[in-house]
Amino acid sequence: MNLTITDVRLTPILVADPPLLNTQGVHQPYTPRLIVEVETADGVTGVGETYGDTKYLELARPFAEKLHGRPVSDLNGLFTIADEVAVDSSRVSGQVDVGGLRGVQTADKLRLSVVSAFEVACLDALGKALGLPVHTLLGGKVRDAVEYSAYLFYKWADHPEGVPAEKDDWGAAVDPAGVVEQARRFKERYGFTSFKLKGGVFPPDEEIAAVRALAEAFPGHPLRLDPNGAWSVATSLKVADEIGGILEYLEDPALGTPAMAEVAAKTDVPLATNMCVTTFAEIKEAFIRDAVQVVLSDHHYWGGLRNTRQLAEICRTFGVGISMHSNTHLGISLAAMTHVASTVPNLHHACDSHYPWQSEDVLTERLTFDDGKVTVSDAPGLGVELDRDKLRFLHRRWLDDDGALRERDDAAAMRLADPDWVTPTVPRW
Ligand SMILES: O=C([O-])C(=O)C[C@H](O)[C@@H](O)C(=O)[O-]
Ligand SMILES: [Mg+2]
Repeated sequence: MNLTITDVRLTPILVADPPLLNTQGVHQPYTPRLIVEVETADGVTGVGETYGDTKYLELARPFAEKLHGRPVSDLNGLFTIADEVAVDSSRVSGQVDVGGLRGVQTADKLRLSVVSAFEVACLDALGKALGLPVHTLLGGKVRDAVEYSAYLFYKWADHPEGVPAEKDDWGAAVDPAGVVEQARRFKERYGFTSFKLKGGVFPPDEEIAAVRALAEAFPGHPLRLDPNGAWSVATSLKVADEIGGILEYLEDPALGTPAMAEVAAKTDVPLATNMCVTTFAEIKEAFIRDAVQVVLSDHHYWGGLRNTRQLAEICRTFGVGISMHSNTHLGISLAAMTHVASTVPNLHHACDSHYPWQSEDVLTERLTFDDGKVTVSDAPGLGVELDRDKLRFLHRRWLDDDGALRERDDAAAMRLADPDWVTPTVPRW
């Protein structure tokens, strides 16, 4: 068996995305992703997926070149290569990533977001070469299916008039009745039994009303609300006071560890985050201050599936819960998320996934949710197959774009409907 990497292919694509609202704006009609393929001397191909904005492509290209001639099994070596890839300082703000809603933007995090796609691709290829599923390479699954939650969004029926877009069949959801209707469809179509509402869009009282409506319509179902740090400490406490009793957890009500710690000190409602604990360096302060009770992992920016396991172990050691965050992603990432989630013993919350919002994919067969769960594949590697025609089609869309959609920019998309829109300052309420 020859595990040497002889070819690496990077394919940026644009995938259709519905007009989902968040505190920074609205999703663009098409969003960039990067599909990574590594091929071994024996002709085995592994696939991975990550963010596709230019700042990631800039790092992925030199990274790919350095992979040639190395074995797919050298997973630790991926981090050494990452350290050798220079990050343009203009890409590093230290601020919350605009549009990404996933915490601070540092050089290391950019590198890890690229490493993750290569790590998944190498694990996929290694698994295929050895005839073993990825979860076995990670130490073995402890469950046969992974539970996901319905990711509810306030949304418009359509993207702004005149903007080229694919039509979706979800309709609008801009009030409690619309949110409940959306949740009903999620349950009907996929069997989800827990619901997360993306908040920070409307004044807190309106979002409180939507959560109350969900609790009434779906008694006993775990509920979460995530305003992406849009609230002050006082507002967070008011919301916790009013609906804490019906929430599984409140996600990033206020921005940053100090504010989260202040909220946590005055409420019993568990706080979850994918914004203040997004790197290993941020763990210590947050845990010492008891600022968060659940960390939402994300293999894309934590640097892959093995780092995700490491994060889960640290959380277990400190008695902090773990679950999973999601940005827009396709089936390769859902497969990767499912493999790693199947190996984490202390996973006690349903994971987030944007997948139901994606009508397009690059796989020959879409992954399915049954009773809100994805069955863990025991096929070699990730257990998914790339559809080259679909990949080519979505890549063509990326090639044909004039550059306007190659960077995710939720505020720019919002300005097409509301020319005066500026990303709100935080706290917004
Ligand atoms: O905090 C979160 O869960 C997210 O940021 C998930 C996504 O980024 C979501 O908010 C989005 O895409 O609008
Ligand atoms: Mg969140």
